[in-house]
Amino acid sequence: MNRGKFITLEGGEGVGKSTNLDFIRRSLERQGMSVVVTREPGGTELAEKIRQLLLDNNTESITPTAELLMMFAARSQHIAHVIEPALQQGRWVLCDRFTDATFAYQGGGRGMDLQVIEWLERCVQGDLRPDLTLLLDAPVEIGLRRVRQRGDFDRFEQEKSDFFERVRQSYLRQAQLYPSRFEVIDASQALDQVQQAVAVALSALI
Ligand SMILES: Nc1ncnc2c1ncn2[C@@H]1O[C@H](COP(=O)(O)OP(=O)(O)OP(=O)(O)O)[C@@H](O)[C@H]1O
Ligand SMILES: Cc1cn([C@H]2C[C@H](O)[C@@H](COP(=O)(O)O)O2)c(=O)[nH]c1=O
Repeated sequence: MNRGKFITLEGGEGVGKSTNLDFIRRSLERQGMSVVVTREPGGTELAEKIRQLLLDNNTESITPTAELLMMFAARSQHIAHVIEPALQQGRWVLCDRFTDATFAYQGGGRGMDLQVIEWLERCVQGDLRPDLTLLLDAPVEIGLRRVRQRGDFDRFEQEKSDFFERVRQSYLRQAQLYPSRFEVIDASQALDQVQQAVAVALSALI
């Protein structure tokens, strides 16, 4: 049994990750892949509980260190119970955010030490890295405008624009560091153009 492929979808708030997730799943299934769609933080019962704690904006203030460790605690559960078993069964895993989000949000956004994040990445993931990361990139104000039309904001969405600007620049830095697995897609385009670019990126992996 060939090992499945691990695809992650990344980007700031409102860039269109959820919208494109379903498009990607359908494209892969049309080509005969068995696909597991999942998300971070989350993806298992316990990790979804951690997600609720992280996104709740009516909780006590969460320190950046606690936030970072909660992301990796959820990730450890997710890898052990969902991602790794699926890949071993030859299934393709399509994940809405993964560790690049930690470099972007906790590293860039919160200013946590990148070497500490790298250490946690090695500790929690071993050699596991995505085969392909689609980074949907758009100016911060475009994504925030889309999200804010939705109404209520979670604990991250209520951050200020300069936080999201740092997140965006950190994502772009990750893409420069790992060009062989990243595809940066201009998410400010119309949806059909975004999806054409996504399809081209997927065809290279298939
Ligand atoms: N290319 C696009 N052009 C215009 N609107 C779009 C585009 N892509 C997505 N949208 C719209 O923007 C809104 C946010 O999209 P979506 O929920 O997919 O983003 P997201 O990245 O998953 O958001 P979040 O950061 O909350 O996870 C939705 O209303 C969606 O229909
Ligand atoms: C994996 C991961 C996520 N986050 C943040 C980014 C988002 O604001 C929320 C998740 O909600 P969404 O529906 O996916 O937009 O969590 C983070 O800060 N660090 C991470 O590692």
